Amino acid sequence: MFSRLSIGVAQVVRTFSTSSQNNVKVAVCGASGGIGQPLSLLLKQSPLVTQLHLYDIVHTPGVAADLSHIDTPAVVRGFNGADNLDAALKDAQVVIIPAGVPRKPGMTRDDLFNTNAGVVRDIAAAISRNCPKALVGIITNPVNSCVPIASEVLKKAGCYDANRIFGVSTLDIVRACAFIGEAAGHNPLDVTIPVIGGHSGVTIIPLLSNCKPAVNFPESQVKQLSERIQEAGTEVVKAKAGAGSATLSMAYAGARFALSLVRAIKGEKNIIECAYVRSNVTEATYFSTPLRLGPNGIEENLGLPKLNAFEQGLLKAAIPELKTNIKKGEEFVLKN
Ligand SMILES: NC(=O)c1ccc[n+]([C@@H]2O[C@H](COP(=O)([O-])OP(=O)(O)OC[C@H]3O[C@@H](n4cnc5c(N)ncnc54)[C@H](O)[C@@H]3O)[C@@H](O)[C@H]2O)c1
Ligand SMILES: O=C(O)C[C@H](O)C(=O)O
Repeated sequence: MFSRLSIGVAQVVRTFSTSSQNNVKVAVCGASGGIGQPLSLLLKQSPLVTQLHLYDIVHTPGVAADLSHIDTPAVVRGFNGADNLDAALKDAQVVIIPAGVPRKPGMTRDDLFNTNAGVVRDIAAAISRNCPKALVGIITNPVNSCVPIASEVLKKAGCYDANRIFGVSTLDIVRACAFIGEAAGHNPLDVTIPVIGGHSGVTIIPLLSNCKPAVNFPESQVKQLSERIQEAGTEVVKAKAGAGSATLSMAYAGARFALSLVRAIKGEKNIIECAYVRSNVTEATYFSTPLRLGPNGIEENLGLPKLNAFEQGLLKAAIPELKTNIKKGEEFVLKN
Protein backbone atom coordinates (compact mmCIF):
# COMPACT_ATOMS: atom_id res chain seq x y z
CA MET A 1 0.00 0.00 0.00
CA PHE A 2 2.98 2.32 0.42
CA SER A 3 4.55 1.54 -2.96
CA ARG A 4 5.03 5.19 -3.96
CA LEU A 5 6.70 5.96 -0.63
CA SER A 6 8.97 2.93 -0.73
CA ILE A 7 8.84 2.64 3.02
CA GLY A 8 9.28 -0.83 4.40
CA VAL A 9 6.82 -2.95 6.28
CA ALA A 10 7.85 -4.04 9.78
CA GLN A 11 9.59 -7.20 8.54
CA VAL A 12 11.80 -5.22 6.17
CA VAL A 13 12.60 -2.76 8.92
CA ARG A 14 13.66 -5.55 11.25
CA THR A 15 15.95 -7.19 8.71
CA PHE A 16 17.53 -3.98 7.40
CA SER A 17 21.29 -3.68 7.72
CA THR A 18 22.63 -0.45 9.25
CA SER A 19 26.22 -0.75 8.06
CA SER A 20 28.02 2.61 7.88
CA GLN A 21 27.98 2.93 4.05
CA ASN A 22 24.20 2.82 4.30
CA ASN A 23 24.00 5.78 6.65
CA VAL A 24 21.75 8.61 5.52
CA LYS A 25 21.20 11.59 7.79
CA VAL A 26 17.97 13.49 7.19
CA ALA A 27 17.01 16.76 8.90
CA VAL A 28 13.46 18.12 9.06
CA CYS A 29 13.13 21.88 9.75
CA GLY A 30 9.69 22.68 11.10
CA ALA A 31 9.39 19.18 12.52
CA SER A 32 6.80 19.99 15.21
CA GLY A 33 4.20 21.35 12.80
CA GLY A 34 1.15 19.97 11.06
CA ILE A 35 3.28 18.63 8.22
CA GLY A 36 6.50 18.18 10.20
CA GLN A 37 5.17 15.61 12.67
CA PRO A 38 3.55 13.11 10.26
CA LEU A 39 6.42 13.65 7.79
CA SER A 40 8.91 12.80 10.52
CA LEU A 41 6.83 9.74 11.43
CA LEU A 42 6.95 8.47 7.83
CA LEU A 43 10.72 9.10 7.66
CA LYS A 44 11.22 7.32 10.99
CA GLN A 45 9.22 4.39 9.62
CA SER A 46 11.50 4.06 6.61
CA PRO A 47 14.41 1.63 6.89
CA LEU A 48 16.35 3.88 4.47
CA VAL A 49 16.91 6.64 7.04
CA THR A 50 19.52 6.03 9.73
CA GLN A 51 19.66 9.42 11.49
CA LEU A 52 16.70 11.75 11.79
CA HIS A 53 17.26 15.27 13.14
CA LEU A 54 14.12 17.20 14.09
CA TYR A 55 14.46 20.98 14.25
CA ASP A 56 11.77 23.50 15.21
CA ILE A 57 11.44 26.61 17.35
CA VAL A 58 9.01 24.73 19.65
CA HIS A 59 8.14 21.24 20.94
CA THR A 60 10.96 19.19 19.39
CA PRO A 61 11.98 17.47 22.67
CA GLY A 62 8.49 15.94 22.90
CA VAL A 63 8.19 15.02 19.22
CA ALA A 64 11.67 13.45 19.25
CA ALA A 65 11.05 11.50 22.48
CA ASP A 66 7.78 10.17 21.07
CA LEU A 67 9.21 9.10 17.69
CA SER A 68 12.36 7.63 19.26
CA HIS A 69 10.25 4.89 20.89
CA ILE A 70 9.37 3.42 17.48
CA ASP A 71 11.35 0.21 16.84
CA THR A 72 13.03 1.21 13.57
CA PRO A 73 16.76 1.86 13.00
CA ALA A 74 16.69 5.65 12.51
CA VAL A 75 18.23 7.41 15.51
CA VAL A 76 16.04 10.42 16.32
CA ARG A 77 17.32 13.65 17.93
CA GLY A 78 15.37 16.81 18.65
CA PHE A 79 16.85 20.34 18.34
CA ASN A 80 14.81 23.17 19.81
CA GLY A 81 15.21 26.88 19.07
CA ALA A 82 17.44 28.93 16.78
CA ASP A 83 20.52 28.31 18.94
CA ASN A 84 20.35 24.64 17.98
CA LEU A 85 19.77 25.04 14.24
CA ASP A 86 23.45 24.60 13.33
CA ALA A 87 23.74 21.39 15.35
CA ALA A 88 20.53 20.06 13.79
CA LEU A 89 21.91 20.53 10.27
CA LYS A 90 25.53 19.46 10.84
CA ASP A 91 26.48 17.08 8.00
CA ALA A 92 22.88 16.37 7.00
CA GLN A 93 22.63 14.77 3.54
CA VAL A 94 18.97 15.58 3.03
CA VAL A 95 17.18 18.62 4.50
CA ILE A 96 13.40 18.94 4.21
CA ILE A 97 11.84 22.29 5.14
CA PRO A 98 8.17 22.55 6.13
CA ALA A 99 8.87 25.46 8.56
CA GLY A 100 6.63 28.51 8.48
CA VAL A 101 3.01 29.57 8.59
CA PRO A 102 0.20 27.99 6.53
CA ARG A 103 -2.73 29.73 4.78
CA LYS A 104 -6.12 30.58 6.24
CA PRO A 105 -9.27 30.89 4.07
CA GLY A 106 -9.14 33.93 1.79
CA MET A 107 -5.33 34.03 1.65
CA THR A 108 -3.11 33.27 -1.33
CA ARG A 109 0.19 31.45 -0.89
CA ASP A 110 1.91 34.73 -1.75
CA ASP A 111 0.27 36.28 1.34
CA LEU A 112 2.62 34.04 3.39
CA PHE A 113 5.70 35.65 1.84
CA ASN A 114 6.33 38.29 4.51
CA THR A 115 6.50 35.71 7.32
CA ASN A 116 8.00 32.73 5.55
CA ALA A 117 10.69 34.42 3.43
CA GLY A 118 12.81 35.16 6.50
CA VAL A 119 12.31 31.63 7.86
CA VAL A 120 13.63 30.06 4.64
CA ARG A 121 16.46 32.62 4.35
CA ASP A 122 17.74 31.79 7.86
CA ILE A 123 17.53 28.02 7.36
CA ALA A 124 19.32 28.32 3.99
CA ALA A 125 22.10 30.32 5.66
CA ALA A 126 22.48 27.56 8.25
CA ILE A 127 22.60 24.97 5.46
CA SER A 128 25.50 26.89 3.88
CA ARG A 129 27.40 26.71 7.19
CA ASN A 130 26.68 23.11 8.14
CA CYS A 131 25.73 20.95 5.17
CA PRO A 132 26.40 22.80 1.88
CA LYS A 133 26.30 19.52 -0.07
CA ALA A 134 22.88 18.50 1.26
CA LEU A 135 19.96 17.85 -1.08
CA VAL A 136 17.34 20.35 0.07
CA GLY A 137 13.55 20.01 -0.36
CA ILE A 138 11.56 23.20 0.31
CA ILE A 139 7.90 22.68 1.25
CA THR A 140 7.37 26.14 2.78
CA ASN A 141 5.05 28.44 0.82
CA PRO A 142 5.17 30.37 -1.38
CA VAL A 143 7.36 27.64 -2.92
CA ASN A 144 7.65 29.65 -6.17
CA SER A 145 9.53 32.39 -4.25
CA CYS A 146 11.13 30.36 -1.45
CA VAL A 147 13.31 28.30 -3.81
CA PRO A 148 14.82 31.46 -5.36
CA ILE A 149 15.32 32.82 -1.80
CA ALA A 150 17.26 29.74 -0.67
CA SER A 151 19.24 29.74 -3.93
CA GLU A 152 20.27 33.40 -3.59
CA VAL A 153 21.34 32.85 0.04
CA LEU A 154 23.50 29.88 -0.97
CA LYS A 155 24.95 31.91 -3.87
CA LYS A 156 25.91 34.70 -1.46
CA ALA A 157 27.60 32.09 0.75
CA GLY A 158 29.52 30.75 -2.26
CA CYS A 159 28.15 27.21 -2.10
CA TYR A 160 25.18 27.23 -4.48
CA ASP A 161 24.62 24.11 -6.52
CA ALA A 162 21.39 24.35 -8.54
CA ASN A 163 21.23 20.56 -8.76
CA ARG A 164 20.71 20.27 -4.99
CA ILE A 165 17.83 22.69 -4.33
CA PHE A 166 14.24 21.52 -4.92
CA GLY A 167 10.81 23.03 -4.40
CA VAL A 168 8.60 20.12 -3.35
CA SER A 169 5.62 19.98 -5.74
CA THR A 170 4.98 16.26 -5.22
CA LEU A 171 1.58 16.93 -3.62
CA ASP A 172 0.31 18.24 -6.97
CA ILE A 173 1.24 14.91 -8.55
CA VAL A 174 -0.22 12.87 -5.70
CA ARG A 175 -3.49 14.81 -6.06
CA ALA A 176 -3.52 14.45 -9.85
CA CYS A 177 -3.12 10.66 -9.50
CA ALA A 178 -5.89 10.52 -6.87
CA PHE A 179 -8.39 12.63 -8.86
CA ILE A 180 -7.65 11.01 -12.24
CA GLY A 181 -7.67 7.51 -10.73
CA GLU A 182 -11.10 8.22 -9.27
CA ALA A 183 -12.47 9.74 -12.49
CA ALA A 184 -11.09 7.02 -14.78
CA GLY A 185 -11.83 4.09 -12.47
CA HIS A 186 -8.12 3.21 -12.09
CA ASN A 187 -6.22 2.35 -8.94
CA PRO A 188 -4.52 5.74 -8.27
CA LEU A 189 -1.28 3.90 -7.56
CA ASP A 190 -1.24 2.75 -11.20
CA VAL A 191 -1.57 6.32 -12.51
CA THR A 192 1.45 8.45 -13.44
CA ILE A 193 1.26 12.02 -14.69
CA PRO A 194 3.72 14.90 -14.88
CA VAL A 195 2.60 18.14 -13.22
CA ILE A 196 4.96 20.92 -14.30
CA GLY A 197 5.44 24.65 -13.68
CA GLY A 198 5.23 25.97 -10.13
CA HIS A 199 3.20 25.40 -6.98
CA SER A 200 0.33 27.89 -6.85
CA GLY A 201 -2.93 28.29 -8.78
CA VAL A 202 -2.32 28.91 -12.48
CA THR A 203 1.38 28.01 -12.19
CA ILE A 204 0.41 24.37 -11.51
CA ILE A 205 0.25 22.69 -14.95
CA PRO A 206 -1.11 19.13 -14.96
CA LEU A 207 -0.40 17.33 -18.24
CA LEU A 208 -3.34 14.98 -18.66
CA SER A 209 -2.23 14.25 -22.23
CA ASN A 210 0.86 12.56 -20.72
CA CYS A 211 -1.12 10.49 -18.23
CA LYS A 212 -0.40 6.76 -18.01
CA PRO A 213 -2.54 4.74 -18.47
CA ALA A 214 -3.81 7.12 -21.16
CA VAL A 215 -7.11 8.82 -20.36
CA ASN A 216 -9.71 9.89 -22.85
CA PHE A 217 -11.86 12.41 -20.99
CA PRO A 218 -14.07 14.90 -22.87
CA GLU A 219 -12.59 18.42 -23.11
CA SER A 220 -14.90 19.78 -20.40
CA GLN A 221 -13.73 17.10 -17.96
CA VAL A 222 -10.05 17.72 -18.75
CA LYS A 223 -10.64 21.40 -17.93
CA GLN A 224 -12.57 20.60 -14.73
CA LEU A 225 -9.92 18.09 -13.52
CA SER A 226 -7.04 20.46 -14.38
CA GLU A 227 -8.71 23.29 -12.44
CA ARG A 228 -9.38 21.00 -9.48
CA ILE A 229 -5.69 20.01 -9.36
CA GLN A 230 -4.67 23.69 -9.56
CA GLU A 231 -7.06 24.67 -6.76
CA ALA A 232 -6.77 21.54 -4.59
CA GLY A 233 -4.77 23.34 -1.89
CA THR A 234 -7.53 25.92 -1.58
CA GLU A 235 -10.11 23.10 -1.40
CA VAL A 236 -8.32 21.82 1.74
CA VAL A 237 -7.83 25.31 3.22
CA LYS A 238 -11.59 25.94 2.88
CA ALA A 239 -12.51 22.54 4.34
CA LYS A 240 -10.19 23.09 7.33
CA ALA A 241 -11.98 26.43 7.90
CA GLY A 242 -9.17 28.32 9.60
CA ALA A 243 -7.27 25.33 11.02
CA GLY A 244 -4.54 25.47 8.36
CA SER A 245 -3.84 23.80 5.03
CA ALA A 246 -2.98 20.31 3.80
CA THR A 247 -0.79 18.50 6.32
CA LEU A 248 -1.38 14.73 6.08
CA SER A 249 -1.37 14.47 2.27
CA MET A 250 1.65 16.82 2.25
CA ALA A 251 3.46 14.63 4.76
CA TYR A 252 2.81 11.63 2.48
CA ALA A 253 4.02 13.57 -0.58
CA GLY A 254 6.99 15.05 1.31
CA ALA A 255 8.07 11.64 2.55
CA ARG A 256 7.85 10.25 -0.97
CA PHE A 257 10.06 13.05 -2.29
CA ALA A 258 12.52 12.90 0.62
CA LEU A 259 12.86 9.13 0.26
CA SER A 260 13.41 9.50 -3.50
CA LEU A 261 16.36 11.76 -2.63
CA VAL A 262 17.62 9.20 -0.10
CA ARG A 263 17.30 6.36 -2.61
CA ALA A 264 19.22 8.46 -5.17
CA ILE A 265 21.98 9.13 -2.62
CA LYS A 266 22.20 5.38 -2.02
CA GLY A 267 22.83 4.86 -5.74
CA GLU A 268 19.45 3.61 -6.91
CA LYS A 269 19.06 4.32 -10.63
CA ASN A 270 16.26 5.85 -12.67
CA ILE A 271 14.48 7.72 -9.92
CA ILE A 272 12.27 10.27 -11.63
CA GLU A 273 10.39 13.01 -9.76
CA CYS A 274 8.96 16.36 -10.82
CA ALA A 275 10.22 19.26 -8.68
CA TYR A 276 10.53 23.03 -8.93
CA VAL A 277 14.18 23.77 -9.70
CA ARG A 278 16.52 26.20 -11.45
CA SER A 279 15.69 25.69 -15.10
CA ASN A 280 16.31 26.83 -18.65
CA VAL A 281 13.42 24.84 -20.08
CA THR A 282 11.09 27.88 -20.33
CA GLU A 283 11.35 31.65 -19.88
CA ALA A 284 10.87 31.18 -16.13
CA THR A 285 14.24 30.67 -14.42
CA TYR A 286 12.72 28.19 -11.96
CA PHE A 287 10.29 25.58 -13.26
CA SER A 288 9.18 22.07 -12.41
CA THR A 289 9.71 19.31 -14.97
CA PRO A 290 10.48 15.59 -14.60
CA LEU A 291 14.01 15.11 -13.23
CA ARG A 292 16.26 12.09 -13.05
CA LEU A 293 17.78 12.07 -9.58
CA GLY A 294 21.24 10.85 -8.60
CA PRO A 295 23.56 10.99 -5.58
CA ASN A 296 24.34 14.68 -6.31
CA GLY A 297 20.76 15.75 -6.92
CA ILE A 298 19.55 16.43 -10.45
CA GLU A 299 21.34 14.05 -12.79
CA GLU A 300 19.27 15.07 -15.82
CA ASN A 301 16.43 17.52 -16.37
CA LEU A 302 14.12 15.57 -18.68
CA GLY A 303 12.63 18.82 -19.99
CA LEU A 304 9.21 19.76 -21.20
CA PRO A 305 6.98 16.82 -22.11
CA LYS A 306 4.89 17.19 -25.31
CA LEU A 307 2.02 19.61 -24.64
CA ASN A 308 -1.34 19.74 -26.44
CA ALA A 309 -3.05 23.05 -27.29
CA PHE A 310 -4.93 23.23 -23.96
CA GLU A 311 -1.74 22.60 -21.99
CA GLN A 312 0.16 25.19 -24.02
CA GLY A 313 -2.51 27.67 -22.91
CA LEU A 314 -1.90 26.70 -19.27
CA LEU A 315 1.86 27.17 -19.75
CA LYS A 316 1.34 30.61 -21.29
CA ALA A 317 -0.80 31.67 -18.33
CA ALA A 318 1.75 30.37 -15.79
CA ILE A 319 4.92 32.11 -17.01
CA PRO A 320 4.15 35.76 -16.04
CA GLU A 321 3.07 34.69 -12.52
CA LEU A 322 6.18 32.53 -12.10
CA LYS A 323 8.46 35.36 -13.21
CA THR A 324 6.84 37.73 -10.68
CA ASN A 325 7.15 35.17 -7.85
CA ILE A 326 10.81 34.46 -8.71
CA LYS A 327 11.74 38.15 -8.89
CA LYS A 328 10.09 38.77 -5.52
CA GLY A 329 12.17 36.04 -3.89
CA GLU A 330 15.43 37.19 -5.47
CA GLU A 331 14.83 40.83 -4.53
CA PHE A 332 14.08 39.85 -0.92
CA VAL A 333 17.59 38.42 -0.54
CA LEU A 334 19.15 41.46 -2.24
CA LYS A 335 17.40 43.79 0.24
CA ASN A 336 17.57 41.65 3.39
N1 LIG B 1 4.70 22.56 -0.94
C1 LIG B 1 3.48 22.15 -0.67
O1 LIG B 1 2.88 21.43 -1.47
C2 LIG B 1 2.84 22.50 0.63
C3 LIG B 1 1.73 21.77 1.07
C4 LIG B 1 1.16 22.10 2.29
C5 LIG B 1 1.69 23.13 3.06
N2 LIG B 1 2.77 23.80 2.62
C6 LIG B 1 3.39 24.86 3.43
O2 LIG B 1 4.16 24.26 4.47
C7 LIG B 1 4.31 25.20 5.54
C8 LIG B 1 4.02 24.53 6.88
O3 LIG B 1 2.68 24.14 6.95
P1 LIG B 1 2.10 23.43 8.28
O4 LIG B 1 0.68 23.13 8.01
O5 LIG B 1 3.01 22.34 8.71
O6 LIG B 1 2.19 24.64 9.32
P2 LIG B 1 2.26 24.55 10.94
O7 LIG B 1 2.01 25.93 11.45
O8 LIG B 1 1.37 23.46 11.41
O9 LIG B 1 3.75 24.13 11.21
C9 LIG B 1 4.83 24.96 10.90
C10 LIG B 1 5.95 24.68 11.87
O10 LIG B 1 7.02 25.53 11.51
C11 LIG B 1 7.61 25.97 12.72
N3 LIG B 1 8.37 27.18 12.50
C12 LIG B 1 7.95 28.46 12.37
N4 LIG B 1 8.99 29.28 12.21
C13 LIG B 1 10.10 28.50 12.24
C14 LIG B 1 11.49 28.76 12.13
N5 LIG B 1 11.95 30.01 11.98
N6 LIG B 1 12.34 27.72 12.18
C15 LIG B 1 11.88 26.46 12.33
N7 LIG B 1 10.58 26.14 12.47
C16 LIG B 1 9.71 27.16 12.41
C17 LIG B 1 6.43 26.19 13.67
O11 LIG B 1 6.87 26.21 15.02
C18 LIG B 1 5.58 24.98 13.33
O12 LIG B 1 5.89 23.88 14.15
C19 LIG B 1 3.38 26.36 5.20
O13 LIG B 1 4.11 27.42 4.65
C20 LIG B 1 2.46 25.77 4.15
O14 LIG B 1 1.90 26.75 3.32
C21 LIG B 1 3.34 23.51 1.42
O1 LIG C 1 -2.67 25.40 -0.31
C1 LIG C 1 -1.82 25.66 0.55
O2 LIG C 1 -1.73 26.77 1.08
C2 LIG C 1 -0.89 24.58 1.00
C3 LIG C 1 -0.25 23.83 -0.10
O3 LIG C 1 0.45 24.63 -0.98
C4 LIG C 1 -1.22 22.93 -0.85
O4 LIG C 1 -1.16 22.88 -2.07
O5 LIG C 1 -2.00 22.24 -0.18
